[in-house]
Amino acid sequence: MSRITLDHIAHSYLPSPKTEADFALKEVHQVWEDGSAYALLGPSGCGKTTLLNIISGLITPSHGRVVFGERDVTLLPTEARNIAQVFQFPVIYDTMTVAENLAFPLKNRKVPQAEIDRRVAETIEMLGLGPMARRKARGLTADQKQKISLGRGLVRSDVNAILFDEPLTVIDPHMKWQLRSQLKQLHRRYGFTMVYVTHDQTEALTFADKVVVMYAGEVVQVGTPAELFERPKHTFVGYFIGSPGMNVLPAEVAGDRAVVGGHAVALGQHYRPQPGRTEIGVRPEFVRLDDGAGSLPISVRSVEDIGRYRILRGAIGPHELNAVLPEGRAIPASPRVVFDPARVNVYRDAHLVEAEA
Ligand SMILES: Nc1ncnc2c1ncn2[C@@H]1O[C@H](COP(=O)(O)OP(=O)(O)OP(=O)(O)O)[C@@H](O)[C@H]1O
Repeated sequence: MSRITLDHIAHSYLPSPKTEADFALKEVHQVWEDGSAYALLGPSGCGKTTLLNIISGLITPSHGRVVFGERDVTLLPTEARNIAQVFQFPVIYDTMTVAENLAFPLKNRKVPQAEIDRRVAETIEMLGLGPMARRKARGLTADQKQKISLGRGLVRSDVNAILFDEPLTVIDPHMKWQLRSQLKQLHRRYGFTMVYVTHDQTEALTFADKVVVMYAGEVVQVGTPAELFERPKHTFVGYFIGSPGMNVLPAEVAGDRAVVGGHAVALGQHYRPQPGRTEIGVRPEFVRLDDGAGSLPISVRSVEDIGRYRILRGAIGPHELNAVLPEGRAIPASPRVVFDPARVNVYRDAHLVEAEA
């Protein structure tokens, strides 16, 4: 397996791009560690597939270099990059048995038969394909076929990286959960370098060591699930990750106070007065009902009971504000809320502002 360096990569589908807006992928400079699992997460059209295709060799980037380990592969075609790929839909041979399908990529590479038998048996075991190993792929369900595709990706131990492009799309929801955890276990056991494209945050957060969040052609944050939750570097990350996402409220910020719609909000740290568009971000988990000093009035639109907790969806003035509340306590007729000061982040022009030391 290899480290992947994306050395000042950018890509435009236009022959002579002129402005930033002409780039489907704005400049990315990243070093992805050997043996780590990365998820590329973002909404449709944000550039995930473009970046994956640059790594696989389907696209030559307009700028920059792709390096596997120490080797510059920017101009190499996919076949010469020694990668395994798993796509949205199964890519298997219907006339072969499950075991033959798994053996195929190894036979192609002239791997000795004993090694093929060992790897195939191991892959069959890890994906729970034992009962159907000798069956032809033709009669299998879409789920089972996609499992074989995953197996074909995982069977080779000599690849630089395994790339997954939304591989669980065709899998039914129950099986999705199972396969996700299986992939995670396999990663722990074998230490593959994995890059996994998805627009589903649950998939990204359960699968990856590091989640690469993309928005409008930009990588806006690379972080562990905990980092993305606690310190979103961009308001989009706060909004996109979490359910409901982070509350974002326009505010004037100075010192350890923010003013939101005429109400003072305590901040956990000290900030210089911020020019530009300033907002505070607070996750619904850190908003609580409290009518004490420094509380803000909230108008309630709905309350959803999720079992162990409730989601209050409301607004402060014209701005949406959601809160995750413990079960039990009644919601007063004119509720007020406070934010946990240590959990309030400050944003300028959508980017996280660091507090003064
Ligand atoms: N072959 C192409 N020619 C021109 N523009 C393209 C091409 N492929 C993608 N784009 C544009 O580049 C941008 C990024 O697309 P990309 O497919 O990388 O996004 P994505 O995040 O993978 O989206 P999705 O989840 O829908 O696949 C989009 O605006 C898209 O319209």
